[in-house]
Amino acid sequence: MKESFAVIEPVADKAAAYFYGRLFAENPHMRAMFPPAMDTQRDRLFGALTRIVWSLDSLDGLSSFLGELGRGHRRYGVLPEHYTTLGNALLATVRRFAAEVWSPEMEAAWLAAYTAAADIMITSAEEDARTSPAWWTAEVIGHELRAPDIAVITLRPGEPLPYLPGQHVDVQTARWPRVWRPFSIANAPRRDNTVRLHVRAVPGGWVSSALVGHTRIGDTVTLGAPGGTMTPPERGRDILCVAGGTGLAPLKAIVEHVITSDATPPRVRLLYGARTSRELYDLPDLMRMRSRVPRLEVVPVVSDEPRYGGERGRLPEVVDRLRPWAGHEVYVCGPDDMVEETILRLQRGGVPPADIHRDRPQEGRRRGAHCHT
Ligand SMILES: NC(=O)C1=CN([C@@H]2O[C@H](COP(=O)(O)OP(=O)(O)OC[C@H]3O[C@@H](n4cnc5c(N)ncnc54)[C@H](O)[C@@H]3O)[C@@H](O)[C@H]2O)C=CC1
Repeated sequence: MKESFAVIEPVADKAAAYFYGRLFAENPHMRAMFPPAMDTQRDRLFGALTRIVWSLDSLDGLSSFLGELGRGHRRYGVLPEHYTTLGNALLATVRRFAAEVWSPEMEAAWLAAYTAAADIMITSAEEDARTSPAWWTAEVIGHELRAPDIAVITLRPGEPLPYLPGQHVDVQTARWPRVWRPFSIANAPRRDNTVRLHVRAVPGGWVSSALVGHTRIGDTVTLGAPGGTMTPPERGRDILCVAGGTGLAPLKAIVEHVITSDATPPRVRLLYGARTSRELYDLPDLMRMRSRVPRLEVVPVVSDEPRYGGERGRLPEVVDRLRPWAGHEVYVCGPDDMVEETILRLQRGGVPPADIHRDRPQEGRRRGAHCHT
């Protein structure tokens, strides 16, 4: 499988276009299950396939990924029979694009792997359906524009939405049916069941622009099941959170959880970075939290404003400057490049990879494609 996939990867865009073209030509009714614009969808398909093919040797991680993928597909109305249809189109695609190396053994390997993967997805969706809705409708009960393109939005789901601090949910707006994007929940679970999202309207971002610019109190959005493994630590060690821009959202939920749970009283340091001080959209709220909790330290960091009076610089460099971090449980969230560089520097500074946590809301997507758009 890896050999044939290596041949397909360089022409991934063409292969994905062929796959969907064939799928919809043979099954026109399935087109309505997908979003109007297919570019993101293509990325997600190939991202997921890449992950599956290259982790065939480590089945444990793979089956939890597939389980989440299967549960996540419930909200699209995917039924077991759709897996057969999709499998046929997928096999036709790999056969065609890996024609130069194709063999009967490869055919058998792809078929067996696809069937096993589909089984895991179908079973996990069926198990999930026993206890959980396929999606949640939620009312917008708060919408604060904190900067021209950043909104903090409060939602009240119609039914309880169980999640762990640090997890994200897929969101669909009425403006763009069938277009779902992941957003991190920015608060620890509350008794009143409300959740907050921090959203920056990304240019060309369908859902983020709809949420920031075209959503009002009283509107309804649809949420998928929460997911993600960047959740609070069980060990009571000191914590470092490094948040870039709206990457603050999941870290705020984790911080809220940690400072309110009596079991673990570690020291928490939150480095909160933005390009300009005006974009530190949640600083007043964080400062209020900090004034109530002495073991919480909040360090605002600004990168693109030379006259800023506080900590200045790029987040990865500031993290380096404030070393040492070994012995801390570290959480990093923000733009991809910032996250990568911060992790690299932390590791060079002696923090073991197992102590560094990041979120991967769109594991299915290829690098460079926007999350939270
Ligand atoms: N669960 C998750 O994984 C979440 C991820 N995000 C991601 O966080 C990002 C937030 O974006 P914005 O608010 O627009 O952030 P931004 O572009 O305003 O930057 C925020 C901070 O990151 C730093 N930064 C940006 N690019 C950098 C780079 N290449 N190297 C080093 N530092 C860099 C900036 O200096 C600033 O301190 C988005 O990409 C979003 O997808 C946001 C929320 C949750």
